[in-house]
Amino acid sequence: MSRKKTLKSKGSSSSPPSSALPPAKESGQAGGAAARAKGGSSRPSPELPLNGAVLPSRPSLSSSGEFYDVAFKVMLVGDSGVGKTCLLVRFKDGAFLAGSFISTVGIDFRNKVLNVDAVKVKLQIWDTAGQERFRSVTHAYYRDAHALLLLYDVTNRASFDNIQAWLTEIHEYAQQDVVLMLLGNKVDSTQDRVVKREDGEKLAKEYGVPFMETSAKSGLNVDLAFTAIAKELKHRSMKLPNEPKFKLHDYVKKEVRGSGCCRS
Ligand SMILES: Nc1nc2c(ncn2[C@@H]2O[C@H](COP(=O)(O)OP(=O)(O)OP(=O)(O)O)[C@@H](O)[C@H]2O)c(=O)[nH]1
Ligand SMILES: [Mg+2]
Repeated sequence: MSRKKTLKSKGSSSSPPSSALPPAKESGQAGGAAARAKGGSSRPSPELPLNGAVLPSRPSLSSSGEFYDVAFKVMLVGDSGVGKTCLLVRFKDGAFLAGSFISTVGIDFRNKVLNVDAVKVKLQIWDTAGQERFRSVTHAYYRDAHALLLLYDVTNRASFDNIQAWLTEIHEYAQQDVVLMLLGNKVDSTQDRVVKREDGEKLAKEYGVPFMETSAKSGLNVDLAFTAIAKELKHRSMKLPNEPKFKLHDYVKKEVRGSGCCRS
């Protein structure tokens, strides 16, 4: 019998006053010195409410000049080095950050507007620092997140073993209804793989969260991960009367591609 574990959080609705926060930029950093991106300090955008999506009566203009109908915050979490920043850069810019590893300091964000069933969905994606010393910075951002992408590195067993600790932290700090997805990254590194796909699938099933393997290097399933999240959030916030219920698990199962077929 499967022992499905559910994640319940304290569901805090309190938050630092948004009005005290500076306007959101296209990308930025908070909680420490910039490691990768320049752009000064930034906190969560004041245009995003504490709970739930922004649903402007008419399309809003994002800081990049793109119109959007609805906006959500997505956070990338997981151990240092699992590829959170690379995943975000791949999604946002379609590029891979090769070369030496520059660990994120504090927290950083990028915006991207996606077209989901004719609705423009803006994702404000927060890239957290995996290093332990920045954990308190990350904690402060959980409660505003509508979705979390939790990553491990398939070439690093410890990063997989730490997933349970991350889930405990999510349970503690994130909203109860946060959309959560588990990602096993770096599947392009077939020679160095130490975590089998089945292990990831089993863990995800145990906790009742959708799962896929990704590669920031090849691009495998990167767009899919963010699109699936955007679809789920959009459907939750804009449920139309005759629209069939969107099922994130089913969508991911149907759309996910294995590392053998090299989608880029
Ligand atoms: N082969 C391979 N390497 C990757 C992939 N994603 C990231 N890397 C490499 O892994 C290292 C760490 O990547 P980052 O994206 O900086 O890791 P991070 O999770 O942001 O780390 P922190 O900022 O410290 O939390 C870098 O050297 C990347 O080039 C991937 O999909 N495949
Ligand atoms: Mg990083």
